[in-house]
Amino acid sequence: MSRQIIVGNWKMNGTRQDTQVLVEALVNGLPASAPDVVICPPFTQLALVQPALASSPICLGAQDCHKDVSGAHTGDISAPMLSELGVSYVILGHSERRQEHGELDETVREKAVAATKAGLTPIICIGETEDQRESGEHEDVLGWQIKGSLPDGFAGIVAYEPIWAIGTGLAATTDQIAQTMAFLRAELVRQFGEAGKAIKILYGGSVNAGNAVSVLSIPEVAGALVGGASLKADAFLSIVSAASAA
Ligand SMILES: O=C[C@H](O)COP(=O)(O)O
Repeated sequence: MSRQIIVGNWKMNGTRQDTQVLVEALVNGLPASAPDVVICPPFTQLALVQPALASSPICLGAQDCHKDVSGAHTGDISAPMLSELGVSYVILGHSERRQEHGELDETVREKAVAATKAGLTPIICIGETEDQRESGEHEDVLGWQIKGSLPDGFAGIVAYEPIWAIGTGLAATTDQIAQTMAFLRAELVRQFGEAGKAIKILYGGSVNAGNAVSVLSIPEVAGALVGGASLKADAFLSIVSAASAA
C-alpha cells in the first residue's frame, strides 16, 4: 500500500498559545518513519504555524476555501491566498460546512477546481446521516456525493466521514468501513476509470489512539481525517504511529 496520510482538522479550536505548544510537540514528537501528516488549523493560525513547520515534513492544510480567486465575498478566503501562506492541502465539503452553510455538491466541486488551480490538494468530505445509514440509503447518498462533488480529472483525496460518527466517540465498525470503502472505490473507478484506482480514500469519524490501528489496517483505507484527537499531541502522534505500522 502507498504511504498513508493522517490529516488533523483542528476545526474552530486553538489560541495562539495552544497552537504554539501543540505544533512544537508534533514537530518534535513526529516518528522518523511517519506517514504523510497534515495539520489544518483555523485560518487565523496559518501564518503562525507555517514557519514552525519549515524544518518538518508535516504539511499545512486549511479547512475550506472559496471557489473564486477574489471578489466581493465577505469573510471568505481564496485558494491563492492559502497557497501564499504555504498551505498545500484544503478540506472541502466537510459535513459541518455542508450542514451549517447549506453547501451543495456543485459548490464543493467548484471549490475543488479552484484549489487545484492554486496548487492545493483538495480533501473532499462525503458522508451519510444516521437516518440514511439506518434506512440503507447510504450508498445511494455517497454515490451522488461522489458524482456531484468531484470534478472531472479529480486527483485529490476523498474523506469518508459518516456524519453520525463525527465527534461522538463512536467510530463506524471495521465491517461498515470496509464495506463502504469497497463501494466508494468501485464508484471512483466507475467515474474516473483507471485514475479512480489511485484516488486515496481516508476515514474520519471518532478516530483515536485506541482504534487507529484497526481502522488504518482496513483495505482501501489510505489514512484518517482526525478531529478531536488532533488537538492532543500524544493522541495524534499515536494515530500517526499506527499509520506507520499499518
Ligand atoms: O474532520 C474531522 C472529522 O469531522 C472527525 O472529527 P472527530 O475525529 O472529532 O470525530
